[in-house]
Amino acid sequence: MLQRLIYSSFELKISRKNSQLLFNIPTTTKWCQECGTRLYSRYKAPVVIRNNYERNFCNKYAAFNHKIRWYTTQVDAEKKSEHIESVKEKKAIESTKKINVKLKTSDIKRLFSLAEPEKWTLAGAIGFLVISSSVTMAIPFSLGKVLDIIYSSTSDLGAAREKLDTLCLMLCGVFLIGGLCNFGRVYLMSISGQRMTQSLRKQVYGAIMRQETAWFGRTSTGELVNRLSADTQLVGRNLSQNVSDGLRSLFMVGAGTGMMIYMSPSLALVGLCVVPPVSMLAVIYGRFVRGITRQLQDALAESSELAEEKISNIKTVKAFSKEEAECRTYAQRIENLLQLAYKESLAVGSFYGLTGLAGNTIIILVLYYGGGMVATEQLTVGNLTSFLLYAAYVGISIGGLSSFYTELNKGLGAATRLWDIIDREPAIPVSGGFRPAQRPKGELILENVFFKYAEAPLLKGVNLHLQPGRSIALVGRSGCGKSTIASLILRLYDPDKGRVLLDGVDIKDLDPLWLRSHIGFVSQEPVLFSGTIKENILYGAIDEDIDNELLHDKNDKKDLPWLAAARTAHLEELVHASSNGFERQVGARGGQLSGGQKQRVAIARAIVKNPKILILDEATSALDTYSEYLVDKALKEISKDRTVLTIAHRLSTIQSADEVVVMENGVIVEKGPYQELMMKPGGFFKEYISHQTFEKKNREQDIHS
Ligand SMILES: Nc1ncnc2c1ncn2[C@@H]1O[C@H](COP(=O)(O)OP(=O)(O)OP(=O)(O)O)[C@@H](O)[C@H]1O
Repeated sequence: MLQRLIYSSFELKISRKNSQLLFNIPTTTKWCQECGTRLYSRYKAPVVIRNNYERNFCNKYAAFNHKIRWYTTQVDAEKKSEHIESVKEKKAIESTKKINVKLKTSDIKRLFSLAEPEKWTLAGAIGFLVISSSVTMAIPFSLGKVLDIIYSSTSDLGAAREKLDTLCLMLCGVFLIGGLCNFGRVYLMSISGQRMTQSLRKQVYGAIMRQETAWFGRTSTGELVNRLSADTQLVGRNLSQNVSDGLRSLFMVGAGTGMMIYMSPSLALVGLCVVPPVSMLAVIYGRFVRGITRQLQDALAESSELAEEKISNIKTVKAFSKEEAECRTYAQRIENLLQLAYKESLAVGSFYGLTGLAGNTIIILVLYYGGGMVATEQLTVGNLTSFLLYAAYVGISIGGLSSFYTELNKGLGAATRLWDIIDREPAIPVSGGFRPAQRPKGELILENVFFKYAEAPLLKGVNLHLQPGRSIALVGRSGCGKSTIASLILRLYDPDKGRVLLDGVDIKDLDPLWLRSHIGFVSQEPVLFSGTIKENILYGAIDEDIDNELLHDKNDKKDLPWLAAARTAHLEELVHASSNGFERQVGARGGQLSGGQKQRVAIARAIVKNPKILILDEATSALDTYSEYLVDKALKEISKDRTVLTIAHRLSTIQSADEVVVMENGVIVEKGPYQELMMKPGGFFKEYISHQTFEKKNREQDIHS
């Protein structure tokens, strides 16, 4: 029991740290044994338990005991040891994630290579920087000269006045030039920084879009959005503003030290003795900041993910009155962020406190020794004043250099996170491969296909033959892998073993762009994008059709494929109900349309490119009986010369297919025409249908009573 407790609490610890808890549970849907709460839906993988389930527990019962009891009854010893292995593996991954705090020359080179396209703008900015910094460095020297003129002017006041006027006039001119150059430096650096950020964003977004579907299952959306917005900005700012400030500080440290040595080498030695310890401190601090920046960015990503998921599904949150609970969960995440920010603030405070102290020490040392030198006439008052100002400039600029180093570390931390994405080669390419010249005939064969999402195998040798012009209804229990077969045909995933062939060619050899341009797909829960109905339909069109649409005469719209698709999907009623017609906005994720309306737009989107293969994942489930009848009729019509795979639960859909294929335990167990399968005594399909009919009757009785 003790072992079990430790094991379970170990689990809880992990789940608090990360947004997901990896756990291998073999069946698809689990229910809480105490209260009957659904733990996770079939779309949330059996291996992944998301935070909301934990929260369900937490809110309803004492989470700890409840959860421990649940796990201990569910998970047998074998699964436990398997899981401990996966925990170890996870820890190993975590440790590899640990930040390498040493600056690598290759990383720095790569970071600066991002500035290559902006080299001329940056060169201009650096030119301005040199001029404006030279002007700044002339101030202490001029001030010393002014003071010396004043002190030596007791004999000839008129001549001194004249010298002073000329010097001040010259200085005014020089300062004006300095001010203009400073403006030029900041302006040029800022615009090139913005341009670098945008170009980096394009690169990262492109790299994200290229990745295969499975990768998105492992990477959180919040993290990706964070990389795209915050990390790119950090890198862009680093290469512009930070570099500019760093160079300015470097220039001023160099020039200031030179001037100090020029004025008095022995005093310079005294003043600069604090530089080595401050530099060491800056290096240690920079490394620390680099580490904490990565942790901060990760924590920020976690909280953004939570917020994004909940805000975009606000209806569900409100329907369950979880506003307060959500605020609490978010506050918890933010609290983690705050703890890290406290650490960072402590480090920043200590560092700046110490460097400030070092700066003041320089001033006191210079005053002490310099005062003595003035008294013994080794140094003039003007020279001591100039020296003090140079010392102050050098002190401030060393501070500037160390913050440049810190920012460089932050920038490198952010850049490495971006390179992780940019350099990743997707397991399934976006395009490339064999592109047959003609349209496919549409013969699809799944040959001994094995597939798993995580450890538990899902498909265990599926053999399926889809012929052109015929429709197949794929049936089976919920979660048996029907939609997964659709994903494999679309090549969203590759099988672990076996092949998927289109007209005898392995789809791995085909160009995925070509393959998908011949497959129309309507998913079970279709997602529309914000925009108009027309834009959503055209989303499914190939580029050529979109060009035609743009060039087409407005008065002769009848032949346009998207209009034909809209008619087939019976969108007239929806379009006529709004004065905007096809220009009606659907809202974010199609939120302003009903479930059935969304499904019809999705059907139009799937058929607009006239695909040779149609995959309908219970495409008519959200329609009312009349619309379903109409859409079914239309789908039958458009199915004529196509290969159609319908993933079906409803009797009406199953009955209208040419052949029914039954899946059970990861394999195809039965196939044949509907009537034939219904006649088969003790058959899987017969049992499946009788179960459905029984359920339907029960429901009807419930309604009547
Ligand atoms: N992206 C994913 N990552 C991990 N597991 C997944 C993923 N998608 C689906 N699964 C799991 O794979 C199994 C099969 O899912 P699939 O959606 O193919 O089932 P289905 O037969 O279509 O179910 P239904 O009839 O309810 O739509 C389920 O247990 C599901 O939880």
